[in-house]
Amino acid sequence: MTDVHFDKIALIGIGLIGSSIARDVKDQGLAREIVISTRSAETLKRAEELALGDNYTLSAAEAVEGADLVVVSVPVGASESVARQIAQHLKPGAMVTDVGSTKASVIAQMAPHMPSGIHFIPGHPIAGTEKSGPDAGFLGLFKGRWCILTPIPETDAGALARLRAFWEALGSRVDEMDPQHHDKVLAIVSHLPHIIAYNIVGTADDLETVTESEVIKYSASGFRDFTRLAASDPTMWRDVCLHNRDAILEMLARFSEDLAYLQRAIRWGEGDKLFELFTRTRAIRRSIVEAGQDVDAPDFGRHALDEKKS
Ligand SMILES: NC(=O)C1=CN([C@@H]2O[C@H](COP(=O)(O)OP(=O)(O)OC[C@H]3O[C@@H](n4cnc5c(N)ncnc54)[C@H](O)[C@@H]3O)[C@@H](O)[C@H]2O)C=CC1
Ligand SMILES: O=C(O)C(=O)Cc1ccc(O)cc1
Repeated sequence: MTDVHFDKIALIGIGLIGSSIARDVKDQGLAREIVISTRSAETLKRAEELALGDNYTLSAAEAVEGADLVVVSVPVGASESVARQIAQHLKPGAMVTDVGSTKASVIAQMAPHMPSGIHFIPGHPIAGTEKSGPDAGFLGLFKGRWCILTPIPETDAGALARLRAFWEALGSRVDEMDPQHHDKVLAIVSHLPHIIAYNIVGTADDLETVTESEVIKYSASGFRDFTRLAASDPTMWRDVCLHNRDAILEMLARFSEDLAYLQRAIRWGEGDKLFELFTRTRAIRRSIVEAGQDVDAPDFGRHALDEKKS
């Protein structure tokens, strides 16, 4: 069995994701010591008030001294800056990972700074909410959710097994994927939905014929679902758009073509085309529910516990 216990874990960035990791690590006793570092003094103070770790510092370099595992949970555009700050302070043999929503760009930003002997393994938990900051995190966020690891050619098999076991201890199911493939898949399943949500809520907000109070008053579930996504952190999503540019533009081009098809079918009253598409998409939703990936279901995450038991 791979040991998932670490002597010292350094968490760089303590927002929704970093603080959820802190809560799980603490709950499960996966580290003798948790050190937390973040850029703003205010956030660091809040992390301390919430007792998310054992030690706190504004210096990422100081935080990683002697750490066996370093988890970087900052907006993807800040990856290079963090890599530069920590590189010369890492303990030989330490493992460095991240949780960023894009992978090729994070690798390009961080890998060149990693000294030899450091195990750098990028990762991405497919779990989160529209909220941000240390108060938004919670115990069990990763339970039953996928975590994708995107090893690089230098990745050592033993270190990879240890990181996989770490995420499994947090209740995740782990997949490995090529970084470029990850970026394409996430562009369609996560990045585009957020961009579409930002766009539709922006459009509604811009309509001169509809007042803001009507948008709020009549926001039935359809629009409401979009407003949740469109409330996501602006810094994080600006960075995702800028750092997964090519894959997002490719998917947006496909999306626009398909939207034109739908627009045409509506204009020409082609009900059969609309019916065929809506039937196909309904089946996708059913597959998601059957695969146990419907996070809104009351028993979501249960299968992860069932798997552990068996
Ligand atoms: N929010 C979500 O649902 C998910 C987010 N992610 C990824 O996780 C990462 C973190 O996201 P969240 O925790 O949601 O963000 P957040 O906004 O809640 O927290 C970000 C943290 O990074 C710190 N930070 C920002 N810039 C920094 C810098 N230059 N140097 C050091 N620290 C810095 C902030 O002080 C804060 O502690 C992002 O890369 C995001 O793409 C991954 C999965 C889900
Ligand atoms: O809140 C939601 O619906 C999300 O989609 C959360 C999320 C945001 C970004 C990621 O990289 C992964 C998950």
